[in-house]
Amino acid sequence: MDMEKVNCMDFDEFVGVFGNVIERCPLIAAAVWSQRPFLDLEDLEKHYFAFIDALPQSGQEGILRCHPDLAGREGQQGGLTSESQREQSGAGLTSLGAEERHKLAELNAEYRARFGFPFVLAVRLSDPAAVPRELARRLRCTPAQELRTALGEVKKICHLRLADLLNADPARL
Ligand SMILES: NC(=O)NC1=NC(=O)NC1=O
Repeated sequence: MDMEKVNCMDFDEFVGVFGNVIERCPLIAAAVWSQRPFLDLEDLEKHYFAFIDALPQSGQEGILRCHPDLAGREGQQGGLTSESQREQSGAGLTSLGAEERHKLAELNAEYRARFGFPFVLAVRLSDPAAVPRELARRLRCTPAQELRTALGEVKKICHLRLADLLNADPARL
């Protein structure tokens, strides 16, 4: 899809295409639409990132809370968005054995109890086997550090989803 087509989209079409670039947060696409025309993928994502960065902490934490757990219940019950389903299944997280799934569920619960939002990781960019290790490592971070790290992962997921939609080469990270 070229930027010419993106820039000609009306509001409903734009939110229909780009509404889940930030998981379950169509409001961000609804806000970014008014910043058109966009030069390229980097310009478009810059507006997504600027919206996130301008939010108060409660809003940033709210974005994180819109993310499904990795290998969580939604994944088992088919409640994931298509993007999340593709990302999590691509990382083997929807077909873990019972023991691995239980271990991840315990770590996710401990993380959420400590920080008040779910563990978020751009799983397309990480070694699936490293997820429990990365979760355990980040559990030891401070809440302020972890909010920054988690939002960084949201931005990586955003970049990859935009690259998919614009058929750009996601390798340019
Ligand atoms: N909690 C999460 O990290 N969720 C996700 N990471 C991804 O890359 N896709 C998701 O749904």
